[in-house]
Amino acid sequence: MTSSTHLLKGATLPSGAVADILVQDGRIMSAALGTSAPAGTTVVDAEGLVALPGLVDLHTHLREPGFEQSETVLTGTRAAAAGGFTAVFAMANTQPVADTAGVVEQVQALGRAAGYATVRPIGAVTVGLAGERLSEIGAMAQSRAGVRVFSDDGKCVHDSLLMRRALEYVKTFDGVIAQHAQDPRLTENAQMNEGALSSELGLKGWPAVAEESIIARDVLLAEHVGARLHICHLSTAGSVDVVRWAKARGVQVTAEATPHHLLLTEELIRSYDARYKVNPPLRRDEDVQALREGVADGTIDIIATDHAPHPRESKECEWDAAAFGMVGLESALPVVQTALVDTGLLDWAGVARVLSTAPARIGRLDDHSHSFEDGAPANITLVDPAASSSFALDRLHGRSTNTPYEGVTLSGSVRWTFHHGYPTLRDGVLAPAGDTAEGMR
Ligand SMILES: NC(=O)N[C@@H](CC(=O)O)C(=O)O
Ligand SMILES: [Zn+2]
Ligand SMILES: [Zn+2]
Repeated sequence: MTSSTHLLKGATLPSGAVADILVQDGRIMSAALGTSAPAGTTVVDAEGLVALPGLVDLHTHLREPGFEQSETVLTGTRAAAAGGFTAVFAMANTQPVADTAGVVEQVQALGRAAGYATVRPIGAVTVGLAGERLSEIGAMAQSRAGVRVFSDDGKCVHDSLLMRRALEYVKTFDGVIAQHAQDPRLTENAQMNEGALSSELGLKGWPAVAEESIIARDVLLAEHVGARLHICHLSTAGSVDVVRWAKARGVQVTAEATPHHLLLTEELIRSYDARYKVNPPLRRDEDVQALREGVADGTIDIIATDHAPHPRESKECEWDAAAFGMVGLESALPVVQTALVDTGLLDWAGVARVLSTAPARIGRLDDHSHSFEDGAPANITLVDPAASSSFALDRLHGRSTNTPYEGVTLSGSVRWTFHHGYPTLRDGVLAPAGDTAEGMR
């Protein structure tokens, strides 16, 4: 391992200013033009590259413990580093479920041992994600993992009283409930967005109101309790409207959209290719447009990948039998550039906000830092915005390959990722395993 000194020469900061960024001992020593480098410094030619604060994913499925054939903490954080992420929040739907201090501490320790990114476990809201009893929220919050985000993701916390109690509980330590908003009764056996196309294809529909009605209920509960609420993967125009309304009322609600809901529509399902099967489902073009506008006007605070690895056999089967989910860590930045930057809806300062500073703030990732100020922890992602290529499977570094983007032309390419000063990705090449652990803190 070596946390040697790096000089990122001529990088463009999110503000548009050009800087030479000196990274030493895990920190940013200077980000001014004309910074001189001490002897032994590795100089990175960053001319034409955009320097972003290290990307933070508030919604990643790492699958360990229990589903290691799909992903492990090591393989998932390698995918994260390749995608420019320096921190990921690991969802709780593992086996066993992350509903105790023991499991969240285990996941965090696996992240430390792997060394590719900071891993912050998310705790389950209810025992076993069963939606019946609250899990040991306090013990997880007070554990070494210091959990601040709680979610039954994959399942909706449907019981209103449990949701109220969960909000009351996390309020006591400034935590947040991240809701997978999906009325289970309105979506029984649902397979795709409900509408003309689901009738045409003969697949059971998933109505927009199943998502919107839960969001409406939960923003009112959050207002009543005075607690923080986060809505996972918004997928409909109506959901954006409800969140916009709630924010105007002053409700402490934050919202996320995934890259795939910002680029893809249900039309892809005409192929019956289960790579396009995801929860919530791909929606209509009007929904994609509304989500993009929601990101542009700040109604949607963050973009999170919902990286959901599944083994080949769970995807290469009939639509009805296939698993829901897509991998997303390596494609996130290119999709965001393609859908939002190239279309003029977001500038790079906006990208830094939705993919780094805002998710870090929502998850209370206090030690991560996302500024280019002297002395800040050196979590930095260097992007080549001029790159454009057909997305190929060799860009994936996790254990599963269920991406919807194979063969799709996307712009932007992550070249370097620095995690606390340690280069986990070097000009597009991942640092060797085993090298990383000591390099990180
Ligand atoms: N998004 C998905 O389609 N699947 C997720 C669960 C979830 O995020 O709801 C998974 O764990 O596979
Ligand atoms: Zn979900
Ligand atoms: Zn998820």
